[in-house]
Amino acid sequence: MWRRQVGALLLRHRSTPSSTLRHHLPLPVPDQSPPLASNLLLRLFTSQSGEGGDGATKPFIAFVLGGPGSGKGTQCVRIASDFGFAHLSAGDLLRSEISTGSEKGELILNIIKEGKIVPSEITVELIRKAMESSDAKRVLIDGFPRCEENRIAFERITGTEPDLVIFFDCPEDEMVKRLLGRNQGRVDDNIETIKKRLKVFESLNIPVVDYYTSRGKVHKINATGTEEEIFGAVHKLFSSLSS
Ligand SMILES: Nc1ncnc2c1ncn2[C@@H]1O[C@H](COP(=O)(O)OP(=O)(O)O)[C@@H](O)[C@H]1O
Ligand SMILES: Nc1ccn([C@@H]2O[C@H](COP(=O)(O)OP(=O)(O)O)[C@@H](O)[C@H]2O)c(=O)n1
Ligand SMILES: [Mg+2]
Repeated sequence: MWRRQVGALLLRHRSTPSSTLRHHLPLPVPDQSPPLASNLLLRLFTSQSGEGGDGATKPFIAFVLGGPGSGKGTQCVRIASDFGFAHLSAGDLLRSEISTGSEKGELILNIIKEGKIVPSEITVELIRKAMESSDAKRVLIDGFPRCEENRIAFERITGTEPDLVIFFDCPEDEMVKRLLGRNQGRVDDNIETIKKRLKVFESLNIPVVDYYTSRGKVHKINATGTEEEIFGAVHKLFSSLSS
């Protein structure tokens, strides 16, 4: 189920670097987290789940979370490039569906404009298909799960859990500044929608971070500072996984 040819337009494997990040949060997550659990280190980028029902090895899955503008995409590109991960962005998958002009795409567009969360079945299905069409052994899933419903749907539909969750912790004012300067022509990078996205992040995404924290899977990265500084912390984490 997890393999097939790389059709993966959206699985940006070994792409080129880009820019930077930051945050804070009322979380019981210690800053720059404790060393990863030893069982995680031992896995050395192999999946927790071993073989899937069809005999295929499941990839090592890292969920990449953080508020809008915290720098998830920017850092994912660099992780993909330096550590051989496929980069699968939930937002990009949704935007790609919009660009097909389908009815589903129109529904997604209206939800994104409002800063709300697209129904989980739609997003998980897009992620599942993208994973299925890739041979990647290590996958970053960027911007997912955005809420508990997303998380539960992913676990139910794919029958797997992430091996690692990275959380980019960035103050709101910094995220707003970055989003207003992103300049990618996105329908949701305007101040009204940004405010809604930040509310959704606090109320729906933070509980997911809390859940995985309680499962010992979260590694929190201070996402303030330059892109280089943040990647320094990210690099240290991934180097510790592969050493
Ligand atoms: N450390 C940083 N400092 C300043 N700007 C940054 C930093 N990291 C990323 N950016 C810029 O901020 C914007 C949002 O970054 P992005 O990676 O798209 O965040 P996210 O995927 O979390 O929304 C982009 O324009 C990006 O170039
Ligand atoms: N798991 C997800 C991811 C994104 N989305 C939608 O897509 C929008 C953009 O997501 P994104 O991950 O590209 O945004 P950034 O956090 O990267 O700025 C979100 O604000 C949601 O409306 C979603 O509904 N469910
Ligand atoms: Mg992004």
